[in-house]
Amino acid sequence: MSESVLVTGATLPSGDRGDILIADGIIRELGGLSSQTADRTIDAEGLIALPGLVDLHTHLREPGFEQSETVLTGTQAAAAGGFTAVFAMANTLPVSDTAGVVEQVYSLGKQAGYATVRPIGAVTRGLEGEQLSEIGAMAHSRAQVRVFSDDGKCVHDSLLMRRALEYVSTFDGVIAQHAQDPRLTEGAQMNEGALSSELGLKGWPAVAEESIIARDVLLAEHVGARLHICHLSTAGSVEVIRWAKARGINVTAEATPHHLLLTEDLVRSYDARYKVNPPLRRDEDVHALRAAVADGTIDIIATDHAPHPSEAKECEWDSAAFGMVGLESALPVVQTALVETGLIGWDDVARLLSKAPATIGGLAGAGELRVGGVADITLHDPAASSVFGLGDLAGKSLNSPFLDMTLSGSIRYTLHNGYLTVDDGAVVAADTVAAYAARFNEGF
Ligand SMILES: NC(=O)N[C@@H](CC(=O)O)C(=O)O
Ligand SMILES: [Zn+2]
Ligand SMILES: [Zn+2]
Repeated sequence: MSESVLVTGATLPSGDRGDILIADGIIRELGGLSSQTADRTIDAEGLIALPGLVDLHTHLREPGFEQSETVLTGTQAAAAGGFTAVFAMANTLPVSDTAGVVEQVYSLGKQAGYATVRPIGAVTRGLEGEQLSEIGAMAHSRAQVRVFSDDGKCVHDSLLMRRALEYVSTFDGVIAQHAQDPRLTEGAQMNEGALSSELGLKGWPAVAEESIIARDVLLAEHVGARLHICHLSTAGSVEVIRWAKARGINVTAEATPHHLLLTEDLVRSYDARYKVNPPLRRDEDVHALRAAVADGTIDIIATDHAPHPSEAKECEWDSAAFGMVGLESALPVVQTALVETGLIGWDDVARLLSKAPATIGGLAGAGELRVGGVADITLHDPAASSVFGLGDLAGKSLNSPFLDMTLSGSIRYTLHNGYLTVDDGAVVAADTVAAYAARFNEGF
């Protein structure tokens, strides 16, 4: 089992080139030419070294929906995509609304060893939107929950939302809102507009998202709390966030890779791989989201990796589940949609997909490459270009909207706590990774 790794000739996000020496899970040297030898040397000529990616919005599905994904398979998908930390959404069964459930998810993540798993706690009991969950108990549990969300559902009751914001502000927690007015979207199947009329599918209007965001930024201002908005999907939502930030409101926002690349036109195929919540929108929305990522109005890119088994997707549009897998394709999509269009650089990628989500989620020390820091590193080949295929999916579910699309860039190596979880493009075997993780957890 190699304990030291020397990465040679990598390009850092700043554009500088240099070596990275890792020993016992820690970055010992960074930049320049190392004179050291190591148990394993990785030639990173032409590869970009990014701080390990951090996903603030992942559905790992365990406990309860293990036919879709487990903590093990979901973190294997994460590693394949260059992620070294994921925040696991609370819409499990039982719901992650108690210290017991979040500690279970946290422990499963530690055992698997592919990525740091930080559970997100439900805002309301059973995601039912009626009573607050055991927020304090989850925050003070071993799982150290800082992010709370009813994702999949909107916290619609204004008073409950206010109370939740007040509660988490006592320990610098954050509420991540899935902004969807339930009354305005009953039975909704796709973006509301000319195309939904043409296709005869019930529409999900932009205002159902924008009105909740507008209310919640005002609530966050009123109580002085921190608010995060999940998966922004419309040009109007961008305007509301821009207004809120200009006013000094403590709000952060995320966009998903799929909302940054795909439009509602794909729904014409009636292929339920394109069915997602919030729905794919118009070209104008995609452009507004891209501009908002480029100018900092949108703080992070998060995958909303939402695995579903084939029987939930290979059926009629109306009865299919909402959601797409996204961990494995996130970085190539970001490169394709934002880097190659000249909107952002690799230093921005490091911020949007690592440093900023780590900061929002309270993941201390993560999201940067620095001497003395934990060796969570992604080595990415930006020159690769390939057709995204089933072989690129490392999780349990295959519901990717990017299959058969040509995407730029490919993740070659992922290091978590200084050991390899992806080696030359292949996910390292579960028993090998678990053994590394056990040694790391004991402090080597
Ligand atoms: N995004 C989705 O379409 N689905 C998510 C829930 C969610 O993120 O709202 C899921 O859990 O399947
Ligand atoms: Zn959601
Ligand atoms: Zn989600």
